[in-house]
Amino acid sequence: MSHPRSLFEKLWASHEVASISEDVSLLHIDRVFLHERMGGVALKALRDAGYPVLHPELAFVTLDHIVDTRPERTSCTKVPGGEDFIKVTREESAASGLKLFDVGDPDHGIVHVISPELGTVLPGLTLVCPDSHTCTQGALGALAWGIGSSDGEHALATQTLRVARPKSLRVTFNGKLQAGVTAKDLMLALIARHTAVGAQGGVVEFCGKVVEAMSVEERMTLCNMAVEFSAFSALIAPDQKVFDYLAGRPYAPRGAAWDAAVESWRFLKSDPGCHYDLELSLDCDQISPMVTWGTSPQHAVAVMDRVPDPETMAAGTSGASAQKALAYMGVAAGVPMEVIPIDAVFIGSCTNSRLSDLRAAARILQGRKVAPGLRAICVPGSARVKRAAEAEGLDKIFRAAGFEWREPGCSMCFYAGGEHMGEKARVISTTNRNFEGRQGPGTRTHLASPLTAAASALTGHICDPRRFLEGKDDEV
Ligand SMILES: CC(C)[C@H](C(=O)O)[C@@H](O)C(=O)O
Ligand code: SF4
Repeated sequence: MSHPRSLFEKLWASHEVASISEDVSLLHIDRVFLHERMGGVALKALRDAGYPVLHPELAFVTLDHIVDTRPERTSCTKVPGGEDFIKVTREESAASGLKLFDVGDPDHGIVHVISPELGTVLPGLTLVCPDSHTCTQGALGALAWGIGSSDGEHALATQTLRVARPKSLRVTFNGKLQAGVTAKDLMLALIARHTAVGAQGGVVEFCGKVVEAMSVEERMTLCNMAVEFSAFSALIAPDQKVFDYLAGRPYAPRGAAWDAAVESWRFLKSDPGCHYDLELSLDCDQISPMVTWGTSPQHAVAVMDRVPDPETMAAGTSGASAQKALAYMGVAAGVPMEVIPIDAVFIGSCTNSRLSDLRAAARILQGRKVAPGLRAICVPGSARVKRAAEAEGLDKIFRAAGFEWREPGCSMCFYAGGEHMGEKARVISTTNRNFEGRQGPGTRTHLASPLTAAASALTGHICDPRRFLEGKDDEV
């Protein structure tokens, strides 16, 4: 009998076209997804070099990173020079015969939100995209990872890529989540404990009772944050929830092909006793809603805790870098997180802009108003999410609370020269990165879940969402 294999080993082996050296293989790439920041340029370079896209029907393009998300969408982008990226992406997608989900398309949105929605990613596939959060899509049981532009060209021209075999890790989330604690909080807790380099460039498989109990959308949040843990990618063994989620999606197989696909997907799980290079586990019963105080996702504490003292900080954060983070963030060691006032709230991004995220925030916002003077923005991750949210009246709840209700896109998740909340503005944000300048020059980002962001919007300072959940059922 062959040795027990992990899901990662199975996916690797089933896509290996050739072994190039002990550590490097040529892998078959099943899907390529592109966006306008990198995709148009890659397509043009390829065409200029005289190579056609080998399988245009297996490559997809969206406009998400720099498109204008303001409700009236009066420009195509607010990023200076951004029109050129958009123009070349439109021209090159057409020239190469690739499906482009343009602004206004009913399936338009952030790449990692629309790919699962459309079923362009499926269990057992390999998928690449020139974007670091491609790992999000591993939540469906695909090996999906971010690549550079030249690898993008290679994948488009040959449907293969040379890949150095990453290490494998298993992260087991044990126990049961308390009410008000989400996938986002788990990842901040994991990264705070094991540092932002904890995954050491490996492929993380998320396992355990907590993951099994999660919805597919929550699993996407887990996998999305894996790159902030320095993972090559993340994976979750697909189960019936994933199959139900994918059934009937536009690019998912149908009829007999669907039945055969589901049968084959049932084998996509790790064998008992298989090998991982590293194993970590987290007992989730005691995890609280988390929020970051500094400029790395590892700078996270429970929302009812205090800003930590650099002198007594956990492994991986030197006193000097913590002091620098405190200075940038304009917060002092020892201050309770909950007294820190905020200027703005951003609910969106490929981490937390799906329907379940917007429902969670709306549950807290319903019938209430954001604190006076606070700027609050909600950016649904895709046109589908936006329509579904509007169909159940979530837009009305957000608007009545004082939120801007926007068009889909990356928006103020990252600053590329366009819109931002302002120098030194303090933002609580459902995004995944809080580096210096990430959301704008001097802008201060506190990462949190949609629940925590919504609760903070109401009080005007960082706030434990459980204050607003008491007496409500705990189905968040
Ligand atoms: C612009 C893009 C290449 C970048 C990424 O790779 O992740 C962006 O999406 C981000 O989140 O920083
Ligand atoms: S939403 Fe943010 S993190 Fe996600 S792809 Fe866009 S810029 Fe990157």
